[in-house]
Amino acid sequence: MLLAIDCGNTNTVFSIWDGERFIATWRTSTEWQRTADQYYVWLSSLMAFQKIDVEITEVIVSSTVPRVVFNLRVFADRYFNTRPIVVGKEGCVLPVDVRVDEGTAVGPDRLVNTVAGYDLYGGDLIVVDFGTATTFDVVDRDGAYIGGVIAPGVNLSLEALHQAAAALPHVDITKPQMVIGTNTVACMQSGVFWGYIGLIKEICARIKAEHGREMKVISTGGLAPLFQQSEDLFDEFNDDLTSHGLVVINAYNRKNS
Ligand SMILES: Nc1ncnc2c1ncn2[C@@H]1O[C@H](COP(=O)(O)OP(=O)(O)OP(=O)(O)O)[C@@H](O)[C@H]1O
Ligand SMILES: CC(C)(CO)[C@@H](O)C(=O)NCCC(=O)O
Ligand SMILES: [K+]
Repeated sequence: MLLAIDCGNTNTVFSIWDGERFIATWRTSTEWQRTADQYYVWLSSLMAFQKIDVEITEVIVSSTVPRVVFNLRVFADRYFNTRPIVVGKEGCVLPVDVRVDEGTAVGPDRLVNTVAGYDLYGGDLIVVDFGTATTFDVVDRDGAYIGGVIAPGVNLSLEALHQAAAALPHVDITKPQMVIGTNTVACMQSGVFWGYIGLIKEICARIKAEHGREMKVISTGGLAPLFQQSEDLFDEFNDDLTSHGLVVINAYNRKNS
């Protein structure tokens, strides 16, 4: 069985793949201080709780936080007796090209999303991932990652308002009924929600014009459905996109090693 670990700046997702499907997915906050032993206590208790009695033989990691990788390597080695594949590190090859400026360290989550998108939907894609940041990854006809866009995340935008302005409270994102807010919370939600609708539309339209070919827009991340509810922005939504990409990259590397 494969354990796929997708470590973002806010959350880390652990998924177990049995060769055909994900049999479990768990989420924990990302903390670089967490040790290999702490990961194991957490994971093994969830596995026991859900009566998932399987042997993990392979581990793959994608991490946007470099510092957590060390402890995840120790975790894989100590508890599963396996050397993990780490996306973007030595020993991990990708089934797609990466065509960006020399010296650019593309976020591994974006490379994984590219691989997943190409595997599931073919080339000429825009993959929009609503995480800590909102990223747009552009996938060429042949599956190559050819660049994209990084925008501040939805929750980060709201949090920034709260942090910077004494009179602005902490607010959760939701779709406001009106654009004109008649209280502070509604004003903030309107700014971020409708601002984001505009951001997504404008960026996708400009990418398509620049790319010069028909493109599909694929979305992932917890907040994508909220925006899709309001307007038809995305052709597909796939909540497991990053985990799927990890499965594809793992299979590709095991086959080629
Ligand atoms: N309806 C909603 N309202 C507010 N927040 C939501 C809603 N649905 C999902 N979320 C938030 O979206 C997040 C899930 O997003 P996702 O897993 O894509 O990114 P993340 O884990 O926060 O970011 P990263 O991958 O960068 O660590 C969760 O943290 C959850 O709090
Ligand atoms: C943009 C984030 C933070 C999104 O998770 C991550 O992909 C990252 O740290 N990227 C590095 C820079 C880049 O992707 O070009
Ligand atoms: K993510």
